[in-house]
Parts: sequence; C-alpha cells; structure tokens
Amino acid sequence: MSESVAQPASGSSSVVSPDHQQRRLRVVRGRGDVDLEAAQRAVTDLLTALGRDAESEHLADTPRRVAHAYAELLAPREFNLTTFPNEEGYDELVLARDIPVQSLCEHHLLPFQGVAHVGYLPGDRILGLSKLARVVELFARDLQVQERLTKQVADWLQQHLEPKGVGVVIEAEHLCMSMRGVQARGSRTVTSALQGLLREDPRSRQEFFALAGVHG
Ligand SMILES: Nc1nc2c(ncn2[C@@H]2O[C@H](COP(=O)(O)OP(=O)(O)OP(=O)(O)O)[C@@H](O)[C@H]2O)c(=O)[nH]1
Ligand SMILES: [Zn+2]
Repeated sequence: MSESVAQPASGSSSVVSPDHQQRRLRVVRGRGDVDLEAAQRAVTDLLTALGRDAESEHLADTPRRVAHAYAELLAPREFNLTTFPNEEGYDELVLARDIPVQSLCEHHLLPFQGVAHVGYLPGDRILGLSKLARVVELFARDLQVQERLTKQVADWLQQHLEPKGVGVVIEAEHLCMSMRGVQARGSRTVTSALQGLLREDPRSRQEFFALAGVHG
C-alpha cells in the first residue's frame, strides 16, 4: 500500500507501487482559498444593495453564515482513491447508480442537483466503490456547468484508474431554470461523457446506458 499527496492544481498525483497490492492515492483538490472576511463584507454589501438593512438583528449574522456556506460548498472533502488488483479478471461493467450530486451553477450561483450514474469497465485494477461518489463530489463542489462536471469526472477516472472504459451520466434540476427565469419546474437536464470502450464499442455503450437507465 502506498499513499501520496495530490498536486493542488490537477487534484491528483501518480502513485507507483507493486501491482498485487492495494493502492491509495490521497486526493486533495486545491483551489484558490475562500477569503472568508472578504466574502462576508461582500455579502453585507449585497444585502445593502438589495435594499435590506444588513445591520438589523435578523440579518446581522447572515454575512458570516453565507460566507461559510459558500466556502463549504466549494471545498470537496479529501479522500483516498483506493484501488485493488483485479485478480479475478472481472471484465464486466461496474456501475454506481443514483449517486447524489449537488453543485452550483456558475452563471447564477444557484444550486443544481440530481443524480449521477458512474460506471467503468475494469482493467488491471478495481476501485473502492465509494470512490465513484467521492470523485463526483471532487468536481461538484465548484462553480460549474453540468457538461464540464460530467466530463471532468469521466476524464479523471480514465486518467487515474486506467480502466478499459468509463461512462458518466448526470441528471439534474437547475434552480436557475426552475425557481426563476423560464420557471421550468421539474425539468431535468441529462448529460453524458464516455471514454475508452464505452465510447468506441457500440455494445458496451448500449449496455452502459441500459444499466444507467438512460436510452443511448
Ligand atoms: N449549458 C449549460 N447552461 C447552463 C447551466 N446552468 C445554467 N445554464 C444556463 O446559462 C444560461 C445563461 O444565460 P443568460 O441569457 O446569460 O442568463 P439569463 O438571462 O439569466 O437567462 P435565463 O435563465 O433564460 O433567464 C441560461 O440559459 C441558463 O439556463 C449548465 O450547467 N449548462
Ligand atoms: Zn444558472
């Protein structure tokens, strides 16, 4: 077993250890730190600009709460990307369905939320199952568009797990589309990103979309 600390910019780093062992890659997503005091001042200004009395008893603590809430929403938790040798040569799809996703739309700073279905065709290694949800969170806790989030999860898994293929589907409702603007309540946006055999081989692709519950 080995462990290494990820490079902040890429959110990961490579690990070298014998192939018959469990491997661990420490994943730390580095981003510009949130300046809590500046964020707090900005929320006070926003409340004032919205015609509210930021000094009132009710709102006095709101800037601090909002600043901390955004800091939390933009900071993925650290985790170990634990992989195991694929000693049995398992070569069918592994798919985690209905992984909860919540992120912030970079256009309106409003949440979008829904589920992700993440699958891969194992190569030499298999992944600790919880890690598929961890990788979704790694990129979801950011200012995002759904297409980029979907592709980042697929690309990252392809790069770090080196499976024969990866597929990611995200279905999400954007509050900027349901609470305001067009007010299309209940409308869900579906995005997908495929890599390797799931992209190239029509049968694998079809099987992935069938297991994910999406018509491909
Ligand atoms: N492609 C994509 N668009 C998104 C996502 N989240 C929000 N948007 C869209 O970003 C667009 C921003 O368009 P603008 O016309 O600049 O913003 P707006 O005037 O608030 O648009 P409306 O929402 O139509 O009122 C809107 O159409 C949003 O629905 C996303 O994850 N992916
Ligand atoms: Zn939006």
